[in-house]
Amino acid sequence: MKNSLKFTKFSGNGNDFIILDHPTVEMTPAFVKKMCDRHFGVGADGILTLTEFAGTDGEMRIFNADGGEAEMCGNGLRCLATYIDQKLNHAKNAYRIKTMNATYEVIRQENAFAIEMSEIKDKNLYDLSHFHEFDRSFFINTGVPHLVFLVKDAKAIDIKPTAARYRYHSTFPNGTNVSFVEIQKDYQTAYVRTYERGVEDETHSCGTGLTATALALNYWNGWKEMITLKTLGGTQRVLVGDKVFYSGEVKHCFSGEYSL
Ligand SMILES: N[C@@H](CCC[C@H](N)C(=O)O)C(=O)O
Repeated sequence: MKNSLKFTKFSGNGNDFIILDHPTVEMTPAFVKKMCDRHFGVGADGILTLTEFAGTDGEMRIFNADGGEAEMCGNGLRCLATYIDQKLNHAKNAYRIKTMNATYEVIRQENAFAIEMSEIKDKNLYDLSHFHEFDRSFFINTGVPHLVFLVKDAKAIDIKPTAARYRYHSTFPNGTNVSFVEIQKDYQTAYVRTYERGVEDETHSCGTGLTATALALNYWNGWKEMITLKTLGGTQRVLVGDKVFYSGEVKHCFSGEYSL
């Protein structure tokens, strides 16, 4: 097809991405928005681009559906590692992928990939004592900024207006993603909903958000080792020990050509 662009679509527990392998187009906000549009484009929470980067298996850039670029994306990284793995015919058990803020190790598990979440900083950097709406709050940057609230009933939250009160709050100079976590009866299990910066809505799952949530549960309640987190997109796991690993499911949805 003339004037078209080859793409692949992947989903990491319902957090869905268009993958552009060595794109020749300019990643302008207008282009990203159009391609991510769920009615006139392919439809996705974001676009991941894959390019070469010396000493790694590739560089990932992540563009949110609103056209802005983010530093890191947990589900995107698992999707891109799966894409690279399929392309290389399952050549390796671990891939090193560079993002804007660091190079991550993504390791093969039984039937998925787990990311070693090596870039964790700014734990409780901001004073949250003026937020009284929920039982507990926690801030951390797990690649991108996250604010986590402990709530009694996550499903009852009217997420867009509630999260918007914090996502743009002056406390957070770069804005923040916002997660709401409700503890479940099962051992070290919680239900999580995340409002994502740049999608400006709830997504089915957010990898950096689930990692932030597991670290919040570790901080508040001492949870450690395997933490099970349920989201709209299914069940995912965060291992909190000397190192932190995030894992979940990945699905190749389809590949195609997008008319430019
Ligand atoms: N969905 C991602 C996070 C993507 C970036 C985020 N929207 C931001 O701009 O901070 C994940 O799985 O981590």
